[in-house]
Amino acid sequence: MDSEPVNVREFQKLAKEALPKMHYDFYAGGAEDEHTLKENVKAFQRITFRPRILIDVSNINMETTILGYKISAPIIVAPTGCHIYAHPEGEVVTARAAAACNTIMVLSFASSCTIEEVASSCDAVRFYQLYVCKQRYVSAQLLARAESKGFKAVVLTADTPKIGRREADIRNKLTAPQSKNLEGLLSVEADSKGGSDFGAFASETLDPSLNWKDIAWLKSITKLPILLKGVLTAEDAQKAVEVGVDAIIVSNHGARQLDYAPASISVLEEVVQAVAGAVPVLFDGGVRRGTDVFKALALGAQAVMIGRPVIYGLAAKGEFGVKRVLEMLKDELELTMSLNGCCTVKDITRNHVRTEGDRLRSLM
Ligand SMILES: Cc1cc2nc3c(=O)[nH]c(=O)nc-3n(C[C@H](O)[C@H](O)[C@H](O)COP(=O)(O)O)c2cc1C
Ligand SMILES: CCCCCCC(=O)C(=O)O
Repeated sequence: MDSEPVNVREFQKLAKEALPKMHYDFYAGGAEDEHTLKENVKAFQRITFRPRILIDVSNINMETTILGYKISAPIIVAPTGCHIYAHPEGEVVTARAAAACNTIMVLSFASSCTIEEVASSCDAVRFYQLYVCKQRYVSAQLLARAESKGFKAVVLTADTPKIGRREADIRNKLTAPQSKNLEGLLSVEADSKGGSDFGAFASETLDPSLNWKDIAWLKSITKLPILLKGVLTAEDAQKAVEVGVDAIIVSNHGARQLDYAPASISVLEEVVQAVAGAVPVLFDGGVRRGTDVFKALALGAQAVMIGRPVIYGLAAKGEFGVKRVLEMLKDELELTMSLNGCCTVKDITRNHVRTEGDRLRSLM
């Protein structure tokens, strides 16, 4: 592409040009038929607005708070692994960009840089994403390191008892990345059995016995607030509130786990209604436009998390690229708020959007 990208999607093309196929496929790919991957984006496109007019929108304020931490807009960086494939300095660069945009970065358990490197790279608010390993002491030690380095919350990813079947990675024979965080704790050598070493390593590492009772275990090893990531049903949302998590993240893991899971945006409202304000609900999956951010907020999310676009920005243009991705989404959100007649994120309501469900109900 000759010209500068004018929207977030155009960073994907640049990333594809910049990266070896194996690494681009790892970032871009989803599970199996990639039905959910496509739906995550398409489901947003089926939601339209109910804009209000003649409202003074000369001052727009997008600021919000997440678990008490003020950020410039309800757009934060999702946990994604292996940033070193996208940039030689990895997550340290992403963290600096998030800090420059005055937002939160969630550092992945599968990060290329160490917890300590990311902690010392910037003074932004950081959350730590945790996978629970069969060797529980490994997870406990990494979480203790994150807590001691000032990470403010733990994001427990609960949709990954086993790794999803990502066929591009299998075809490409993707190898497990070296993890400096795991040095001395866990070997990344794994028997690929003809599949990707990455998949084999993940399957050998992740604890499939993780269950609701383990929230008590997690609480026993940390004082940090717990965000539960991967909730897609009202039933699980209610259970999450019952076991005392501090926030819920509606997510299908960027469609990399269970194919034919619903598009995240299609179940957000169900979860929000089940939670009934007991805890904040965050959202991720398929957010590519400021209009998508607005739609998620209108359906009850407190903030959205951005996965692939951040990596594409990193791969295409380093720290500047990540900043541009976050700024573009912010700029588009600001315009969407103006054109819908909303001056603050609190002004965004359910009445500002019309979903597929609304349309079907109106026909009955
Ligand atoms: C390359 C890649 C790596 C990911 N790694 C993790 C991870 O380590 N932990 C996790 O909880 N989620 C992980 N995710 C899922 C993201 O946190 C997030 O749910 C998803 O990317 C959101 O969808 P989006 O990419 O459409 O924005 C990963 C996603 C991608 C694309
Ligand atoms: C134990 C390591 C698992 C890494 C999974 C990374 C991930 O969530 C993703 O690729 O998606």
